[in-house]
Amino acid sequence: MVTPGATTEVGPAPRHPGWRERWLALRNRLVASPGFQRWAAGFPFTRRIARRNTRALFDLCAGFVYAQVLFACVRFDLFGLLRDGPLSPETIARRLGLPPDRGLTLLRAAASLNLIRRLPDGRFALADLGAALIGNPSIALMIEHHAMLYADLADPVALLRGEAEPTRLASYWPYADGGSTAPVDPESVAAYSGLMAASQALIAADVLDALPLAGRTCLMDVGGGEGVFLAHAARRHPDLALRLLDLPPVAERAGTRLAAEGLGDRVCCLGQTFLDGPLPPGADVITLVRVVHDHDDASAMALLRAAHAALPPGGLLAIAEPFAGTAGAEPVGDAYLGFYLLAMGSGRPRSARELSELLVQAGFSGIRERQTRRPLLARLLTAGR
Ligand SMILES: CC(C)=CCC/C(C)=C/CC/C(C)=C/C=C/C(C)=C/C=C/C=C(C)/C=C/C=C(C)/C=C/C=C(C)/C=C/CC(C)(C)O
Ligand SMILES: C[S@@+](CC[C@H](N)C(=O)[O-])C[C@H]1O[C@@H](n2cnc3c(N)ncnc32)[C@H](O)[C@@H]1O
Repeated sequence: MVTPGATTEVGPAPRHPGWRERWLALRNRLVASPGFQRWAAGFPFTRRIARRNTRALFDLCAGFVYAQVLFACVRFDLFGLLRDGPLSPETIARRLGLPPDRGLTLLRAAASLNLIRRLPDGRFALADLGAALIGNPSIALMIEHHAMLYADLADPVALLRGEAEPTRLASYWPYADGGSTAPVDPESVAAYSGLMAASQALIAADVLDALPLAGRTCLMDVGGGEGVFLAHAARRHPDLALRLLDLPPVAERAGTRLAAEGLGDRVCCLGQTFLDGPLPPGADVITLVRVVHDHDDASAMALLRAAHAALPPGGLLAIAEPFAGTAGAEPVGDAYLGFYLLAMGSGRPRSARELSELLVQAGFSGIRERQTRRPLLARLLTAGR
């Protein structure tokens, strides 16, 4: 249960003001000292912590290299190649069109990152992470998409100072706040909507597992993209009326996709913006899946207020997206999504508490977090009208 406004992120005041700060300063001086670092790396009781910290810092330094190894594996379709079973390094290098020594460099790097593994006979096979990628082709699309993000992050200081514009991501997501007000052109819509439609496979089932829809009659998915989330909902809830609302060119693509899936009669697609004017009434559930984090507070609030006005008393609003401050996945919301949205030029990742506060301000009550299977990918808050 998330109780808006009832908790604070700052812990209780220390019992001895000043004592904690003095201890932290001493600790930081010690940890910063190369002599202490060397001693701690050898002393039996601190050795493990010292090695763990050395490794953690090294991984942060090398993160881009690891990501590029993954990118090369995806570009070469290495995991697809190993799908049917292990292969020798020579065969793999030949199939990838690489000289044997460079092929081996890639294979060793991928094995060190647990994407593939080397068998005792010298052949290489898929490991858990490589196999998981095969089962989720949209992750490979995201990895390819990251080329754009990393180009925007080439000078993160300039990006933070607002001196790096225009960014590639701002043009890729033309609806971003501060972006063009011209109608979104069909070509850019096709690019981002396709990426979203593919990656919806990672979250739709998790969100629907957690979303209480019993007794509801009509669900409207606002910012519903090409309708993949609604297609999942349609199959699970045969009696639920379904509506999708998105910008006109996206709603049109949704109509075409849903018709091709035989769901043309189940889902009504509405092409309009959710930022100017009211949302159509009639739905007793509104879902916002990966929508609120795209928008700055003023636009997010306008959207939540519009959802509140469109719902009947007793209606339910659901927000599903990655949150800031997710336990065990803090860098996903705060570092990855934070910098992604910074490059996009719009929105921010919000914690459950920040979203709850926005929901209360917009007039909602009974705010609850519903547990999802993989909170790293999407968490779910519901709120009552
Ligand atoms: C006995 C056996 C067989 C095994 C025992 C061991 C065991 C249990 C192994 C587990 C194997 C397993 C099931 C692994 C599963 C792994 C999975 C499902 C991994 C999933 C990974 C998902 C990833 C990496 C997702 C990445 C998503 C990204 C990068 C999303 C980016 C989203 C963006 C950019 C969205 C943009 C939209 C905007 C603009 C923010 O609104
Ligand atoms: C990140 S995508 C998420 C799409 C889909 N809900 C999903 O999770 O796959 C955000 C969606 O919001 C839509 N959107 C953005 N601004 C909008 C606006 N002002 N009015 C209507 N839809 C908008 C975009 O066109 C896009 O389809």
